[in-house]
Amino acid sequence: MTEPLPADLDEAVARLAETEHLLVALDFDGTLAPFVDNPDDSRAIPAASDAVSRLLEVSHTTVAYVSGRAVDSLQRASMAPDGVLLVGSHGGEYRFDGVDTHPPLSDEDRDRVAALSAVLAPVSSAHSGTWVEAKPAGFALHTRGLGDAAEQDANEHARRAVHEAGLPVKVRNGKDVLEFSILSVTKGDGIRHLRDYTGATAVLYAGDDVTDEDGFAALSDGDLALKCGDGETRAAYRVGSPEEVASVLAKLAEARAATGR
Ligand SMILES: O=P(O)(O)OC[C@H]1O[C@H](O[C@H]2O[C@H](CO)[C@@H](O)[C@H](O)[C@H]2O)[C@H](O)[C@@H](O)[C@@H]1O
Repeated sequence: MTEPLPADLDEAVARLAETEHLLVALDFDGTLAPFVDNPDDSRAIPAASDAVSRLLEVSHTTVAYVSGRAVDSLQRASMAPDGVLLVGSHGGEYRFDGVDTHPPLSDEDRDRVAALSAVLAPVSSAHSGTWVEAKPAGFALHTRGLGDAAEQDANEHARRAVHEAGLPVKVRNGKDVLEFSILSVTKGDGIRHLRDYTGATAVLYAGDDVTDEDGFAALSDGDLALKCGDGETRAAYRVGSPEEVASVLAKLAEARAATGR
């Protein structure tokens, strides 16, 4: 038996379970995995991994992880079982059924990534406690553990330095992270691509951060948008923690299996 859900969410999950081909698309950090200081140490909570395994056993059901992480980092941290489709770099990288599609970076793009690195490295050195995570098409300036004022200082410095360098990049705010990418794709692009690739007739997307709002915006009637945690959202449903996300996934797996698939 699974944990009871609020009545409206329970009904929405039951409706979703009836669709012909279901896509369950899930953000990783903050949604399946609690935040930790070192991104390499992130792991999905066991209840979430169990629920994903149960969903993968149901026919006409696809599970995907949609993350801001580089796809290699997402694969390592999530320990995604075979069959889970991966979208990394906020929609800039795909790993579907063992086939990688990396951002098609031109020589000019590579020069821009190198220039971005050269701008952000001294910014990070100037702000103790920050560090820079490299991704194929950009960088994340991490500020976890800094106080609000120090975080704001570091972020303002980074934004200013990138602006003054005249680099055309997309800037994204996340939880204790500020991201700079030469790609302008979003998680919404990732969800649209997943929908086309799988032929899904309905989608659940769950996420906790500002960048997940792009994913929610790519949903339509018959889909289910689930926000995890606090903050403004366009999602119709909200839960408080990865544990509660796992309960929704478990309920969905149970309801979907009960449809006879
Ligand atoms: O889209 P997501 O799967 O939510 O990824 C967003 C970013 O997640 C990682 O950073 C966040 O999680 C870290 C581990 O808990 C934490 O230390 C950090 O403060 C968070 O911002 C990842 O490192 C980033 O590359 C992702 O973009």
